[in-house]
Amino acid sequence: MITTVINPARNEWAALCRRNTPDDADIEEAVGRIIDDVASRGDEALRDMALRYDGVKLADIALRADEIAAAADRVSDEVKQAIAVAADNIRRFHIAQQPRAVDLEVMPGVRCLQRPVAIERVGLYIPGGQAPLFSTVLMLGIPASIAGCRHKVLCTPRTSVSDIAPEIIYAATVCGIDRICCTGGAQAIAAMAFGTDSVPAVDKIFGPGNRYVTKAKQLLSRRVAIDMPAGPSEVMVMADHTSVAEFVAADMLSQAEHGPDSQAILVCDSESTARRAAEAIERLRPRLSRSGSIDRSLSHSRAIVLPDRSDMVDFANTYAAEHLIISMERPWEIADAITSAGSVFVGNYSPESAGDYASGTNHTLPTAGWARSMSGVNMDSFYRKITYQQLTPEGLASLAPSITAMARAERLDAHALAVEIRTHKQLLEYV
Ligand SMILES: NC(=O)c1ccc[n+]([C@@H]2O[C@H](COP(=O)([O-])OP(=O)(O)OC[C@H]3O[C@@H](n4cnc5c(N)ncnc54)[C@H](O)[C@@H]3O)[C@@H](O)[C@H]2O)c1
Ligand SMILES: N[C@H](CO)Cc1c[nH]c[nH+]1
Ligand SMILES: [Zn+2]
Repeated sequence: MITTVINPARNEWAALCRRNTPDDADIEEAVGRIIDDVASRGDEALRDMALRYDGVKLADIALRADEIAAAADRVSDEVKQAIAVAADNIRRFHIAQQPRAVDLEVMPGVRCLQRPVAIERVGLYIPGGQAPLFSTVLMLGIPASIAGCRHKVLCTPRTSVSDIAPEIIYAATVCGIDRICCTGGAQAIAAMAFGTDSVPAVDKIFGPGNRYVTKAKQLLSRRVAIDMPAGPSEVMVMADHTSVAEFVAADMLSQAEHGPDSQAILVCDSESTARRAAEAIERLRPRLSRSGSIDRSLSHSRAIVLPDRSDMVDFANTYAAEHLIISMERPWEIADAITSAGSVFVGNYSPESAGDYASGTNHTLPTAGWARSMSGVNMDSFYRKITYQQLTPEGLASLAPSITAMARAERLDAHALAVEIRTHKQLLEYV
């Protein structure tokens, strides 16, 4: 049974919103060593770590063209069809988000532009430890293709339990990904940051992963851009008397199965809603295969009872969940009041699984409270925005008094001179 906390005081909320984080300093130290090793020994370090952490002897790190081409035959027609439907929705929703250029004459003779320019080299990490998340290939590869990123590198681990899933390779070809490297964990992130003989260096690294992957992205963000910390999955379900206990339970179990450090939180208006959901979890749990992950994840999951709807909203905003499901009366009233969440699922028929796979929204989302300040992967993530300006002689003349006054007030007279030398003819003659 998950622990239930009834009407906690506001000063107890911070503790209840804490994620299940084992000693971060230990992980940081271990990942720091992995990064240093990859920086100095490149592919050799990747091979050693594949053996140490994944139990595999790697010969070639990059897949050959014939291995990539052969994968399609190993994917069932049913999965290919499913990928086509999901890819279509993801493509449509991301095309609709494409950033537009801005071109504005802010005052006569002063023209300002902003143009989105695709990042040239992107690295896409696809988790493969607990499960081969080929859906993540679509979530990263499709927007990268739409943006026009020139070089796309995909890294995913080969493990002793499974080779690279053919679905991962097939999904990569659907997205036009040109290089697939069999390396996972923190070492894969380091390889994409520094470059090795087999793994090209990239300008920005995207993708979710476990604590090692996420810590490596954070540590390496001093050297290479990253999307955001997208670590162990988490879901918060907000429920009241209109929710369906089995739906709530299935949604919580669906994230608990991602791994032992995933978290599923229920926020509800009454003890009876909490009890119905907890009983449904107990009824459904025996049907599921990943009982190890589920049991450990549920051991640090909880139900919070807050009878007041506005307290429920405040608690949800304090937790800032990666995924927030609203199974409540007038769900949009709640959704409109949410200010911190990665992705929101509105109403009883919007399970998180829809967004995980096929509704069209992106499932690479900020975890551990980062939704307070960061967005999930979206089209903007794949661009830089370059600004331009062009001033006519008249435009510069009319702006000159403002520029020179500000420059002088900052005691930077060369800045003022750069304007005056253009606008005062006698100044140029004097030089
Ligand atoms: N936030 C998101 O958007 C999002 C999306 C999908 C998945 N996820 C999360 O991604 C994670 C995937 O994790 P995973 O483990 O299945 O796959 P993974 O690919 O992230 O990590 C597997 C790798 O971790 C490394 N590793 C394992 N144990 C290690 C150790 N003791 N020391 C150093 N390295 C070690 C290994 O090299 C292995 O290849 C899950 O936690 C899931 O919840 C998050
Ligand atoms: N729930 C994950 C995001 O945290 C995404 C995913 C992929 N496959 C299934 N689920
Ligand atoms: Zn999921």
